[in-house]
Order: sequence, then structure tokens, then C-alpha cells
Amino acid sequence: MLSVVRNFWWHQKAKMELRKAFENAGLYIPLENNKRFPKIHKILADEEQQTVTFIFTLLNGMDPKEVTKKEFVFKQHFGNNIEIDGDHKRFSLIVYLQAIQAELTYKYNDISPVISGMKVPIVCGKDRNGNWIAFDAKTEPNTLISGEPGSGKSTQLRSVITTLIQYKTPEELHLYLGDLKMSEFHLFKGIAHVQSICIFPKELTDMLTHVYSEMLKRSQLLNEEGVMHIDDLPPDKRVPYIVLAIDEIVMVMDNKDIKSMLIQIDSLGRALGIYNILSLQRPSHDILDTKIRSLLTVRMGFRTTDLANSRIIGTPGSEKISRDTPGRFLLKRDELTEIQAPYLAEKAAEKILKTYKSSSWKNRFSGHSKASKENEEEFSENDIFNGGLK
Ligand SMILES: Nc1ncnc2c1ncn2[C@@H]1O[C@H](COP(=O)(O)OP(=O)(O)OP(=O)(O)O)[C@@H](O)[C@H]1O
Repeated sequence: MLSVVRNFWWHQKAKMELRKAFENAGLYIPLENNKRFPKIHKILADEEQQTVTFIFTLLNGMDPKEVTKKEFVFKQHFGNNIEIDGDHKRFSLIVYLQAIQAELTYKYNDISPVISGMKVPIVCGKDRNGNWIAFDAKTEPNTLISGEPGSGKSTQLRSVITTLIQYKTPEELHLYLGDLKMSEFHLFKGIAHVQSICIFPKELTDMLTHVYSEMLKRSQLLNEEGVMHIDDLPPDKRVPYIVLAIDEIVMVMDNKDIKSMLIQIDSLGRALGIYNILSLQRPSHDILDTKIRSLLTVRMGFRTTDLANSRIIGTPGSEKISRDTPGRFLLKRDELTEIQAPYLAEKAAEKILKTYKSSSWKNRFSGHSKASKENEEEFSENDIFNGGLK
């Protein structure tokens, strides 16, 4: 009985607080001696998720834009951790009772139980409820990481790649890295998993040509063996997973050959065990046209300058991320989730990676190496650019 009473009073208090917020936000219709407020339909408390959700509808004639414009008033009443969503009439206001963790130090041991069992785990970070979030590139093969300078993209790539190196052997996973900013991937030089680190567009073209020809070979192999996925190949014919990661693609997306190969790799890579992660500072419709965007199904939207940028990434709300929280981003998969990325400093990464270095390491496509010439002999330009997989 006591809990029923407590529940009733709690509901009344929450309702009154929302009414006060409507009043301060000017969301009401004045009557002679009274005010008509939006209709509150439901107040739901979720103990597990630590949220309170209000569902309300505006009265006819009320401007829905006022709700988002007056978001600050709702924050004054319910705190900074709220989310307002709705269209022209019906809205939800979610109040998060637990703030997202602002700093999260990268520790492989914390991540390891979450990714256990995944084939090619891509670590994201922690959500509001303190749960680690990661996904398997085997089922979600192509990812876009985007956001303005200093928002945390390179750091995130560093954590993702460092995690993969610790999780898979060099026989199980090959990494192909494009470092067009010439800033990040030097850390991975000498790592046995890493086949190549490219810093110039020509090297990148050679590297992609190689990955593309590998894709054709794998496709033929699956055909010959009559299987649908590289995981189903007989043990003596197994091939490693490939992760292709390119930091800052803006420099090369006007190169038609590179764009064409990326589109084909992203379209066909899933069953062939070839996965792609692209990072990009300033998204625009020119760089991320609809074709490539539709293939990059996972999006990590770090802080952006405005809503237009966030929309291109597919993470509206990224423009609201504060400068004071680098590493904070919105993860778009089926749903949009706010995440804090782990922080792995360069020095800490160097320490982890030391044990994975090989003294016989060679950077395959650096300086336009002969490996690309071998591929050119195996596959003609027609194979590569005019649908050799048909
Ligand atoms: N997950 C994180 N947690 C805490 N701080 C972070 C995190 N990620 C990045 N930072 C801080 O933000 C700084 C910039 O990060 P980073 O270089 O990854 O940004 P970026 O988006 O790649 O920038 P640019 O596009 O200019 O290279 C880092 O030096 C670090 O101080």
C-alpha cells in the first residue's frame, strides 16, 4: 500500500515539474483565469535504464519548434541529461538520472569480456548505463567516423585498431591502413598484423588495388568451394579477415579510382571478410554521396559544427556535444546511442603495441612497391574498374 502511495506522489511531483517547465517555456494557451498546458499522457520510470520518460502532446495551434527552441528550459528543470524527441504534436522527454561517464581510460581487460566471441570486434565505448558497447564487423562491415578537428576521431581509431591487434593473431587478421594526415598510424609500424601504412594517395591506390584483387580472389575461392562466407571455407583454405582503415578520406575522395574501389570493396566485402573504417573531418554531400553513405551503415558522429553536418553523418544531435567532452559521440546503428569513447593516449598505445612488433616487418605499398605491379599483372584495369566480379 505504502509503495502505491509513494508512487502516486512521485507521479504528481513529476507532472507538476513538467507543467512548471511548460509554463516557463511559454508552452501554454492563456485562458481568462487559467492556462492550458500540453497534455501529459504518460510518465514512465525505468529503474534498469535509470530514466524517466514523459510523453506529451501539444495543443492544436502550438508551434512544435518552440519545444526544441526551449530545450534549455527543460534542462533548467530536469538537468543537462535530457533528450527531447517528437514531430508536430507528440513528444517524448527522456530524463537520464545517471550522467554519462566523462572520462574513460582504455583498458583492454575491461573490454575483453564484451568482445569475447566476436569475429572482428569494433570497440565503441560506454553508454549512459555504464555498459561497454562494441559490435562485430562481420555483421556490420563498414563504419564512418566523423566529427570536427579535435573531437576524438583519431583517438577512437587508435583504440579500435589496438584492440583488434590484441584480439586477433597476425594470421587471423590483416590490417591495411591509410594515414593521409600523416599523424596517427606511425604507431602501428612494425606490427605483424599490419600489411601496409600508406601516407600518399598513390600508395593508397596501390594498396586498394591489392585489397580489391584479394577480394576478387576470395570471390573465386568461395565459388570454387561452394560456400557463402570465408568462415565456411575448409581449414586448409582459410584466409585472414581484412580491416581497411583510412584516416581522413577527404584528401582522396575526388580521386575516381579510389572512390570506385572503396564503393566496390564496401559493397562486396561482407562475405569475403573485408571490412572498412573511414574517418572524415567535414562531411559534405560531395564527399559522402548517397552511394557510399548507404554502405557505411555504422556511423560514429563526434562533435560537429552544425546540424547540417550531423545530418550528413546520420547522427543529428552531434552538434550539441560540448567541446569539454572530447571522445563523446553518437553511435548510429539501428538506434542512436550516446557513447563515451575510451581514451588511449599515444604513449599508452606504444606500450601495449611494443610486444606485437616484428623485426622482419615490411611496409608493402610504401614508395609504390612492387607488390602493386604484381597485382596489375594479375588483374587488368578493366577487371578492377569495370566490374571484374561479374
Ligand atoms: N576518448 C577520449 N577521452 C578523452 N579525451 C579525448 C578522447 N579522444 C580525444 N581526446 C582528447 O582530444 C584530443 C583530440 O583528439 P583527436 O586527435 O582524436 O581528435 P581528431 O578528431 O582526430 O582531430 P583531428 O581531426 O584534428 O585529427 C586528444 O589529444 C585528447 O586530448
